[in-house]
Amino acid sequence: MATMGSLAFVTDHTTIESPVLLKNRRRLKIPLFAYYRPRKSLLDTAFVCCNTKIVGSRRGWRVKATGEKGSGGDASGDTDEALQVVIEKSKKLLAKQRDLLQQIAERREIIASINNTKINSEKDEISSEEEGESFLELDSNLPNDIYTRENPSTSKSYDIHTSKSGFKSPPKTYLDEDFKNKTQSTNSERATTYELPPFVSDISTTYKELEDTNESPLHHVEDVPDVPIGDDLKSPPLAGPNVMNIILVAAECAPWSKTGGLGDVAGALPKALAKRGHRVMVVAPRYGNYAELHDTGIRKRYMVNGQDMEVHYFQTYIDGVDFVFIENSMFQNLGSNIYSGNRTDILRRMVLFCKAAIEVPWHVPCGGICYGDGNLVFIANDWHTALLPVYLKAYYHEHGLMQYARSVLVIHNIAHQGRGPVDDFSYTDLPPQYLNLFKMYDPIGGEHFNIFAAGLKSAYRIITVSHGYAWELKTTEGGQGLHNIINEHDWKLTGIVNGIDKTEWNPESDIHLTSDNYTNYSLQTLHTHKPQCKAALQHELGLPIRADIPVIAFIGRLDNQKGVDLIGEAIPWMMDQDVQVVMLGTGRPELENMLRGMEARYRDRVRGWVGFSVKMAHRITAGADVLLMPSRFEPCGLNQLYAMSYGTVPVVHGVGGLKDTVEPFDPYRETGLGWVFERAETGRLIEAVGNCLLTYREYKESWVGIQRRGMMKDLSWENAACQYEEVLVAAKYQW
Ligand SMILES: Nc1ncnc2c1ncn2[C@@H]1O[C@H](COP(=O)(O)OP(=O)(O)O[C@H]2O[C@H](CO)[C@@H](O)[C@H](O)[C@H]2O)[C@@H](O)[C@H]1O
Repeated sequence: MATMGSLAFVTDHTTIESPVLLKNRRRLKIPLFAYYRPRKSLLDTAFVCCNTKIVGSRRGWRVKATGEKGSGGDASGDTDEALQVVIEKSKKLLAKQRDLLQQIAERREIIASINNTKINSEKDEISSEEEGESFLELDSNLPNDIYTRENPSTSKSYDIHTSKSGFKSPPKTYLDEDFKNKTQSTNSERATTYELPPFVSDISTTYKELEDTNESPLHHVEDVPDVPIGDDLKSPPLAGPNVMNIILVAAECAPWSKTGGLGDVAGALPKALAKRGHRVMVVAPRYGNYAELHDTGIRKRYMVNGQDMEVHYFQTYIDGVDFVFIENSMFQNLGSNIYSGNRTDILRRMVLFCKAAIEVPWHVPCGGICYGDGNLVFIANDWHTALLPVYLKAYYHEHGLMQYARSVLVIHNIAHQGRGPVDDFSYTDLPPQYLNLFKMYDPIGGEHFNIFAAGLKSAYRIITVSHGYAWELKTTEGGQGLHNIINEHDWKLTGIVNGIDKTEWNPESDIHLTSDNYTNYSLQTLHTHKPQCKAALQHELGLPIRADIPVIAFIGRLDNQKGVDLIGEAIPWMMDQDVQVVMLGTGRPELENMLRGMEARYRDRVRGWVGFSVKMAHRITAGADVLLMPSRFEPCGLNQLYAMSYGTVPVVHGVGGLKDTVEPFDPYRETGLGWVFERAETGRLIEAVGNCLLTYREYKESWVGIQRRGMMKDLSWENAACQYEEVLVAAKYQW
């Protein structure tokens, strides 16, 4: 084996010594490099440093050629040259190694200082409790290396490298103006004697209430006497140094509450963010008695329109995400109709929800430790939670509180804006100078109050759920009255296409396909098992069981947005095409009646299921051949993504996220994922469905190609989560 080829076999003569590393390795009985796992390439380089001795000294590292040969080595004339190359590589390696050691040292220092603070903090707690005052705030310098935890409801042990020392107990005060210029670790020292603003909840009560329930918010934390660096330190997070605390706040969250795509996103995106190493929480209202939750015992009171209201916080931990639910009688008993009630009912609910959600990182210990506000980004969603960015600024930042917390607002649908008469402003309990944020004028509504407008202006960043929709939002038609604001804030707008939750929506493991003759399927079994699902669907819906007849489906809210009326107009034409049509949806009464009418008229070929059934949505997606989405606008659209991953071919109006995600089928190049028509008109829909049916019937190979490409497309949340992270980081560093 010649020269550099010999690199493959020598590790025997490589010694990497660092006094710190070796000492710790011996003490903790861990192998070299287990402290922090560098990338594989780095390790490879480390172990191929043949004939090289790397020696750590007080002054640093040295690389020394030993001149020894590895077993089987070959002393050719190239040795010097090879040695030089190796030395250069070793130098690079050592530089990286030094960085790692530096990180270890820093981490140790942090943890040591936390342990010290813990002692001081406990002393402070005792003294402030004596004065009848306590204040919970997470030290913003707490490390974020909480890579793994167990569900607090099932276990009380946590693999975290921090302790309850993260809490400080300054008096009921808020921080002075100088705050911005100081490091967060000095915040408590700099606390002054100002009174808390009246709208901020009485933080001092948290401990007392927990004492009443004999429960400490820290009861899950095991004391960590020694710094647990070593084997139990997991691989570094994908997010690297960007790891942060993220709290997604939404009016609905699947599987507990869902009326549409917002619920899906709130249930899935956080899991993908958590996988990247962030500490992630979802906060949603508790509309029902959800089985998985436990009562944290935390109670808080907030004023809403002059009424004092108490909220209870419930919590669970699933798939790496903390889910916190806020309970109040206003949320309870809404059943599945979570947006029911009149305008001011909903407004009052959302005011309370946003007020209670924003303080969750202060009050609700998840896994024993509150998130704190030091390294925190809130993700608010749609108008329901668009008050959160406003409150964050008005209630907290302006009073020196939560100075490092940021908010990002996601637009899932601009059509719903939280509009009302200007007098509605009084419900927000904001100082009068904030009215201008909400005041809007348009030719239809005249002067009015608009929550989405205020949220867009106040958020540090704005995300919407596709690139196409990001563009449309800036147009008069797409922005639905908010286009000027969106244009003004264009610099903070990013389009990120939604993903799909592969644990929920995966034909290989879909739990709704395991009974009633449905079956799971994959690319390999597409040709046999998907037809079985089709037959099961036809059977379940009482339609003739025919393999050769195309089943065309629609699933969604029955709303003007979704273009369901276009399907209604196209139905007579479709009935001449020998197809079966299956529609599932709820919404506008006239459209629900349209579904019922179509079924009554074409009983042997049409099913119009009026209702909300997650199980049927899955089964239809699996059993149908074609999915129609003639939406007039569609910010992203999830059903076409689900359809493609189930080998069901979408026919969509080329708008917003539909245009971004469904590449039109090109019969010449055999590329594309479905059919895309240019205008939301019945004629265009008919033309696209006609071409689709022709391919289905006459060009079977092309059809299977479309199905397979859809199933193979990476539609997972991982990619989107990575893009979210970039936006969250941008928000975090924005003042
Ligand atoms: N009757 C029914 N029974 C069972 N399930 C039903 C149902 N009606 C709808 N669903 C389900 O609700 C979800 C709807 O998601 P969409 O993204 O298509 O629409 P929606 O307009 O609600 O969401 C908004 O937010 C999402 C998320 O960002 C954007 O994708 C979208 O463009 C935007 O309009 C899907 O999971 C669908 O299966």
